[in-house]
Amino acid sequence: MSLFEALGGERGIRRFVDELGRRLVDDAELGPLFAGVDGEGLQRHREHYFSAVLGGPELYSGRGLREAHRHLGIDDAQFDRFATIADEALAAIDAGADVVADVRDLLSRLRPVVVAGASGSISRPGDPDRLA
Ligand code: HEM
Repeated sequence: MSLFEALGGERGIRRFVDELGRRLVDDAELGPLFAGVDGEGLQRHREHYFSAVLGGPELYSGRGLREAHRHLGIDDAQFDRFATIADEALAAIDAGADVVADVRDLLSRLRPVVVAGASGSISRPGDPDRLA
């Protein structure tokens, strides 16, 4: 079973992304980063992104993750906060322990792509940061 299916398919991804997006916007530390961002467009891109990288049918047509985050200057502490909030969003949709572990693993592989100035790359063809 793909991670997409384990998360509950399209509906599960939508619930996860809804919970994630709401928590991020409400967060005292990270919320300000989303001021002025088209929230609906971002949520759609997040849905398509997670569907595409987790084995679902959607195609992702947004920017590559490195390009999408470069101007934000995200640091490691902000990335850690994002990962904690993602855990909370998964708990809110009652995701199983296996799914939580796999999503954590995916996010940790994306850290060098999202954190500004981080060295390291996972840009082998087919890796999640190449989806564009
Ligand atoms: C591995 C973790 C992450 C994933 C999978 C992810 C996913 C995405 C995706 C798919 C987009 C849309 C790109 C587009 O529309 O072209 C996006 C944009 C964005 N992300 Fe992330 N993101 C991650 C980490 C973070 C972190 C840690 C932060 C802040 C602390 C963040 C803040 C933002 C913001 C503010 C935008 C909108 C940028 C803009 O439109 O100007 N993201 N992210």
